[in-house]
Amino acid sequence: MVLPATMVEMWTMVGSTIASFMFIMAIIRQYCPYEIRRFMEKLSHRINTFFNPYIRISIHEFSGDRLKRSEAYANVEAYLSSNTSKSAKRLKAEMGKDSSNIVLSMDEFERVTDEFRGAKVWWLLTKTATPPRSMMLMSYYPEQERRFYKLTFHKRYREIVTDYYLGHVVKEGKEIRVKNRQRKLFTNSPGYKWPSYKQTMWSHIVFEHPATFETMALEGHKKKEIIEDLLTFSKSKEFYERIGKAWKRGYLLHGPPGTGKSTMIAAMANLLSYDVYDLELTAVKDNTELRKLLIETTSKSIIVIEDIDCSLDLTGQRKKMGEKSSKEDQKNDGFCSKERKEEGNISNNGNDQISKVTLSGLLNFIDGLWSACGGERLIVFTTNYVEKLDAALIRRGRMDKHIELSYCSFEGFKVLAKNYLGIESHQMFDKIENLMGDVKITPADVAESLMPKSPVDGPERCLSRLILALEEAKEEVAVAVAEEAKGKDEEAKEIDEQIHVQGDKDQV
Ligand SMILES: Nc1ncnc2c1ncn2[C@@H]1O[C@H](COP(=O)(O)OP(=O)(O)OP(=O)(O)O)[C@@H](O)[C@H]1O
Ligand SMILES: [Mg+2]
Repeated sequence: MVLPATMVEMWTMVGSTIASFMFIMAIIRQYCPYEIRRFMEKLSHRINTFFNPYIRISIHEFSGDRLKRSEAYANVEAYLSSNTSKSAKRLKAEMGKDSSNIVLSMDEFERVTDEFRGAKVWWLLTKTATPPRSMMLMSYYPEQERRFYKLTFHKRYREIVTDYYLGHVVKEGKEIRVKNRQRKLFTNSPGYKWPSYKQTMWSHIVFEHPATFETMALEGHKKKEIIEDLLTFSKSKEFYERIGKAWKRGYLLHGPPGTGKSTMIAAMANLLSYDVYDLELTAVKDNTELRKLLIETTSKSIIVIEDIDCSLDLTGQRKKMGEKSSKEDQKNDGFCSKERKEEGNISNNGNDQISKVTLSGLLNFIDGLWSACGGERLIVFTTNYVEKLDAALIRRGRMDKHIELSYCSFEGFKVLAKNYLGIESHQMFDKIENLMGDVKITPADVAESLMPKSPVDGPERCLSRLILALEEAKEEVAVAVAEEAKGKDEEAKEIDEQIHVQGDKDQV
């Protein structure tokens, strides 16, 4: 095809005009002072705003000091990932919950349309780059990208969008996030040195403990009571507001080692889909740090302090203040058999500094003014020695529900047999029931006996192993009782002899 001469001339002219325009723009950009450029930008922005009937709202990923990702941004992201993945043409794929599925969301510079009560809106995911203030700093602080969502809509929908649509997006986004989120297990353990830019005091991994109440060896009625208590708590936002109480609840789990206290915490977290904050009290420097840790916890979480009796010398502090504290007393009472023996582990915050957390600091942590921030939190203490704890620490209101986890009952054994061996009845069960009536055995010991140790281990072998363990324990108890009786006999004989000797002396 041959173009007419005039047409060719015209295109040549357009081409050269565009080239000249771009050249001039480049010159202006390079040599025009920054202030003038900024003024021109502002002016064009004002003119544009005056004639443009569309309103824009930006939702930035990070606001302020970049420390915390904005909640609003995360909610919009979740909302758009589920509502627009069908209409967007360029999508971003990420691993979702439990690494089992892929979650799609819109990619950068992608624009999607949404409709709400007749109002049409457009979402765009975009970003700006903030260059460092001077070229000198370029190598130290590379260009930072700031991503944000831009929501555009006609001004006649202003009310619908600002009053209803944004609320709808945040609410739906929040629900989607709860559904998709990977639960986390946080720790303040000093084993990990925090990078200086990271200001958070907790580090976390994905929480993947498989324990549930179903798999716990516990009497049915007790299990039901605890589950109902937990579920009622999680649905009681309005109730707590009405009665003027912070939305939190304290649980004290006590019982001998191996009776399922830690397992129950995991089951609680799984039941309610809460995060877990495992607080290592001995690693906390002082009460101020304890408060900071508390503020950084989020709602829908369980704050756990395991072996509270071992964490700090809480009763000791109270004693020192009041009566005189006898060191002998504490040594003899067997208090905190776990770590007290490992000298240096007590009240050592990992920096070779002694922890200055006090009982009053801990009491304030549980139900002081700061403890109300966030809401929907469980505080769980575990201990092997409930009777040694300060009464103020475990009074109702702080530790609202006390749960005793004790030795394995026959009912508990049946749950374990079903979990471990897949059987609900067996001829050996009667013998086990009889033996369990005579001796105390922890669920941990029962579980260990029932655990198949080789591919050929069937139910018979595992049950026989348990019977053997029970019989051994019974024998040990019998020996201990006999020795105690023997000791008492000898003691009585000694006293008799002493009386005899004394009588002889008196006669002389
Ligand atoms: N009630 C239970 N139901 C099911 N399994 C249990 C139960 N109690 C203990 N176990 C088993 O025993 C192991 C130890 O239990 P767990 O760590 O929960 O005990 P604990 O009470 O926290 O002990 P400690 O006081 O020493 O911390 C668990 O891995 C679990 O398999
Ligand atoms: Mg434990």
